[in-house]
Amino acid sequence: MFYSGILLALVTLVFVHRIFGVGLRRKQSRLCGPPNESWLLGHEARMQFQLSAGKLEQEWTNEYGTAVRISSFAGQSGLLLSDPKGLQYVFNEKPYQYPKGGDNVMFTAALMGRGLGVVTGQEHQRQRRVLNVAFAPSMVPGWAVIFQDRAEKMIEMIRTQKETTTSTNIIEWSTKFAMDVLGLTAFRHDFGALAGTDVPHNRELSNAFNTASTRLIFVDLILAMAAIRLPSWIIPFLTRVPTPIQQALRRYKDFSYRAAAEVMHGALTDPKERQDKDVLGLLATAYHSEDPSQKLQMDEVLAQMSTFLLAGQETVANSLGFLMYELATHPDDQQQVREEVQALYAKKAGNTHLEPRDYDSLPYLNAVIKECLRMHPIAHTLPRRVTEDDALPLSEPVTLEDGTQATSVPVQKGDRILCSFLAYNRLPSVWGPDASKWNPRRFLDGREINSNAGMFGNLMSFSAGARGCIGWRFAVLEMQVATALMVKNFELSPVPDVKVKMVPSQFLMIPAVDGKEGEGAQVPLILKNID
Ligand code: HEM
Repeated sequence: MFYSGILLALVTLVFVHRIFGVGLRRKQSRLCGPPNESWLLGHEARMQFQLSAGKLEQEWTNEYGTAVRISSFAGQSGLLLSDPKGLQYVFNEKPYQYPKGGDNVMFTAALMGRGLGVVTGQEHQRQRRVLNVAFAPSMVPGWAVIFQDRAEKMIEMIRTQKETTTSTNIIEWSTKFAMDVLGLTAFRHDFGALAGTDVPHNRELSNAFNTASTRLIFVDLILAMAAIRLPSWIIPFLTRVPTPIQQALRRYKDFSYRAAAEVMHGALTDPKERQDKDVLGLLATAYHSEDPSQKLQMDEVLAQMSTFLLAGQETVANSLGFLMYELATHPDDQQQVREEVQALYAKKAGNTHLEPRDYDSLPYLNAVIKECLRMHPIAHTLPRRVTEDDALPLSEPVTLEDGTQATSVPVQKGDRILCSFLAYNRLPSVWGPDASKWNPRRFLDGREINSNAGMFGNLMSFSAGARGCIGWRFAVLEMQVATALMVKNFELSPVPDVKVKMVPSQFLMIPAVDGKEGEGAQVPLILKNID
């Protein structure tokens, strides 16, 4: 009854807004695309409820091209985009003219508050200016020591746990590893997750993600529809509707704000603690700043901790999970990485503390990392909103309904663009005829990659432009260190009859076991010690 009332009210609001707002506009219909099945839900429900993340988007791209007409909620036009030039235009050239979709803002705001991942325009530029310093290339060498120390701890703990179990859930350890390194490097705080300390905040984060991937209900779709179609001031009200997902997101946010207040207390009160250029030092300095272009309010400061723990923990932990699974199922690639790492350690003659440039010098290690990010982009599809009528340039012509070809796509204010990074990352025109298959050698065999989109390896996995991933260097080094130590210490093989797949979790994906998607993220592998 409660949900029916909300549902009716929101649908009515959207309908009224559509009629008096943007309703009687010309519709963008000349592009080809799948037939619409529902005026109310368009293709959104099918995409949200699919069992494999990004699969439909990829199928439609294969069938109709890199710019596909789709339908969004309540008759709204939508564009599914994977074209390299089109994505460059949206993310690099006009990031604020194409802000995040209202549904994405609703989801992330409920989780993280007014942090870097949520705010837009000048507010975003101000926060990004403050925080960019902590992720500059000059900071990278300082991270390596912490990453190695924590990766060694992870290996030690896995070895101990392995004595009593037949398989190891990689996600359990990659999550703890990612949390501890983030705590130490960004906030000078040891969460002690690898050492076995119970971190309730961490539990809430997994719970929020798992709830988002398994408890989506119809009302969540209606909320998403309202967030996309109604003015943005309504979003805070929508996040108060107590669906299981909204409740789990809010609980995570409350936990992380409390943890942030505790962790940040010292730096906020003691000027000496503000001297370092890490996230903690920069946030505390910005809070005390009197320069409006550098000033952050307390809620913005607290929001950054949940932002970084969310953006920098699950992403790395799940990417590492996918990578370990790929190495387990491609033993030749695993062996090649191992030989590279062993040769490097032999050259270093027992000096186990490697420099970032040592990891960069291992071609096969870096090729498997890129290939994993290509095949499994954790943010597989990002929604964007059109704020002005415009035309998106395309690098690949698309065939229109009347059979003619177009090299640009007109978009109108209010349209929705779903940017499929998964489809882009697998375009044969960019990556070659084997684009849909795992093949790390593509990065080494001298072939041309026909795109310069993205921040790393021509991939869109870290997005691009002013809102691209601030932590991409951090993530790549983390993956280099953890992968090198895992293959040096263990032979990884899959558990018989267990298949890991990409399961959607709102705009992200998690690695989950086929048939056990409801159990959330897990990558069980058999590990054999290498002495
Ligand atoms: C493999 C690991 C990672 C992947 C695949 C990844 C991917 C992404 C993507 C696709 C975005 C754009 C999201 C959007 O526009 O909606 C993003 C943004 C962001 N990432 Fe990452 N990320 C990773 C690791 C990290 C790490 C380690 C950190 C921090 C230490 C981090 C911090 C952030 C932040 C704060 C943003 C928001 C940036 C902004 O809006 O200005 N990420 N990331």
